Amino acid sequence: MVQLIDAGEKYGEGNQMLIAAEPIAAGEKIWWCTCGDDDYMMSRDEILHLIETQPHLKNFLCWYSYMAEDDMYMIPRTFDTQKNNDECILFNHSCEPNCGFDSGDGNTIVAIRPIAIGEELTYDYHFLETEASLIRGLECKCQAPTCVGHITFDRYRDEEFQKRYYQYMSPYLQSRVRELTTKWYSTKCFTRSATPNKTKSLHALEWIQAGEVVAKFSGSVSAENHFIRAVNEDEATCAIDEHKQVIALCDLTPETEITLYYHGKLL
Ligand SMILES: C[S@@+](CC[C@H](N)C(=O)[O-])C[C@H]1O[C@@H](n2cnc3c(N)ncnc32)[C@H](O)[C@@H]1O
Repeated sequence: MVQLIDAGEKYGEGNQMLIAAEPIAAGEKIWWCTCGDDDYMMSRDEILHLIETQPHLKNFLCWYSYMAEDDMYMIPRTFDTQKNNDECILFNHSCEPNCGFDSGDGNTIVAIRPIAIGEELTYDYHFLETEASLIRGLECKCQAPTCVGHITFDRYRDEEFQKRYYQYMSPYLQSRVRELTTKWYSTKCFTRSATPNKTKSLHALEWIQAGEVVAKFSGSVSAENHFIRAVNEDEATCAIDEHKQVIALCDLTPETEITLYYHGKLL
């Protein structure tokens, strides 16, 4: 059903692409991924450390990892030999994708619409990744008329995108969409779970200016169900206002932890 071919110049260095070897009907299952069976899960910090110590692995780790949970990236178990073990990882991104993940089973790739023989098989990388993606900012070469340009990995926040594609997102991205109804984190933040006790914390992904809103909560949000750590008053980098908006108290450089001074319940 699927054939791996040379993409020529289309994607630059990553010159492989998958095409339909036969006509595929809308809804048809195309690929059963084995990723996750015994692949590695690594945090962003662990991957960045690996890249620092083994720079030749950079492209492989950035291209072929994907987000499975907050701050947890699935890495092919064969990463040290720079070989893929599952072709699901070779689907290229398109802003007008013809494939997505099966909503009942995040490990199956299905056709969103009928696909003609010879057509390239693509999914939208926004189905798999958030702003903390290791390829954030990639210049998109999909050539679709509606191409977004640079891939920012924040499209899961867009209501039109959700309506159209929620059912094709990975289970992780679906959980991030549902989470938006009670808590919102700025696109400039990421969750870190690689703390010594494995609790989650929120950090600046890029420069955040004093006065910027970095998070907003609604409903009953307490210290137990969000990732902003409580600290002493003089250590807090942010403050929360009467609208449950978390605001930067000073300019925050990348990696700075978003912290608050509060007592148990947020408001
Ligand atoms: C998971 S790999 C996809 C397969 C890749 N083409 C290859 O030859 O191994 C992801 C990488 O492919 C390239 N890629 C995929 N879709 C792209 C797109 N729409 N625009 C630019 N580069 C893309 C980028 O280098 C990206 O990091």
